[in-house]
Amino acid sequence: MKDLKTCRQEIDEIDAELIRLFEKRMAVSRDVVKYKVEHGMKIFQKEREKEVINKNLARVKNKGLLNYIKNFITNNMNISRAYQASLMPNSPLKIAQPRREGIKVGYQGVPGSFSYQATKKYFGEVNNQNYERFEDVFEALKKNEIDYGVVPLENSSTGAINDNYDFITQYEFFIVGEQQLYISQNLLGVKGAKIEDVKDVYSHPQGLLQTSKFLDEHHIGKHRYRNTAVAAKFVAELNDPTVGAIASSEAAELYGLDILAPGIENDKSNHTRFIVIGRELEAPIDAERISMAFTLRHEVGSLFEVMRIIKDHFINMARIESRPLPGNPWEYCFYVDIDGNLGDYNVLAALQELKVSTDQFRLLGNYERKGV
Ligand SMILES: O=C(O)C(=O)C[C@]1(C(=O)O)C=C[C@@H](O)C=C1
Repeated sequence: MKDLKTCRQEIDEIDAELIRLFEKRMAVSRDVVKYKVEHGMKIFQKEREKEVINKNLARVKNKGLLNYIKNFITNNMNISRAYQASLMPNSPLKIAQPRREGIKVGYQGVPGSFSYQATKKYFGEVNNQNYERFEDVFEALKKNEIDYGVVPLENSSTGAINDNYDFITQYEFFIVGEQQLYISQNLLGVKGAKIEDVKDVYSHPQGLLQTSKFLDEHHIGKHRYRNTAVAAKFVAELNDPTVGAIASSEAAELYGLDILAPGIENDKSNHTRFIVIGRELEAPIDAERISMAFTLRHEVGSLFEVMRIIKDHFINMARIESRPLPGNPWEYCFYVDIDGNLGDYNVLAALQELKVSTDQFRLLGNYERKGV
């Protein structure tokens, strides 16, 4: 049996040879970039990669090594693609200036709703327009009826608002801002009513979900309504002491209701993240969060590769969400948030590599986070 020292000497010699060949391979890969830029070719060449893998697997003598060698060749090409991405001339991003003067902002719901509060918190006193459905806000932005829209994207206790994730992709808009809001839910009733009088409440399903403990303890029946503030309006019109609403204190004031029980949410750290959407990419100097969306090839390690790129550029990944791709069963669109600014060198390099390593890549925005 060979001793360890001899084995290690042999490995050192082989590694020296591998490094020499690897450098040679990377030099050719660099030449390929020039060709690709001149001929408008994509870095990732699926068919060529298949060909390289098959050609090399056919050369393997020890069939027990097939999987390892497939891995080795695939990794070589991953590294080669990352190198090519780093050499690509930076495609200049079209970045628009944030606008605050003479603008109109759209939100879903009625005055007093949480989206309305988020709009006011983010923009201050601003010309605003409410819409019935989330999609109406997206449509209004598309038709230039409004300059920005405000929609909820995620609640800290009940999770993502999936429709809005899908709409961002569908309408190809950008995220230009984020406003977090502490969501405090209240039991509202008609003037003079007491908690014991209330037998039924109306609210948005999220409002009912977020106050389920209080409602169950008080044996109050839950009824779904389009929106928390619209529910408050409905209850005020009904003028029945046995019927209440779960909504904000603003809604109570707006529709002349009493707050029968304040702060009845199950989770006292109940926050909602609202996003501000726009037609153009904006990247203010103090933007600290980047959102992106991409699809991946169904290949071993494709999501791992995305995470590796983010980690290798010393970037914190703040969030990942996946949504099914309509019309493509079992295929997904991934939404990833990272910390950083489009002016940071490591961020730009990582984005270049991510574009190459994913299938359909879209930068969704670089924005400031308020209320965090
Ligand atoms: O053949 C090419 O087009 C290359 O860029 C080379 C290479 C490789 O490293 O082998 C790299 C990326 C492509 O996806 C395919 C192959």
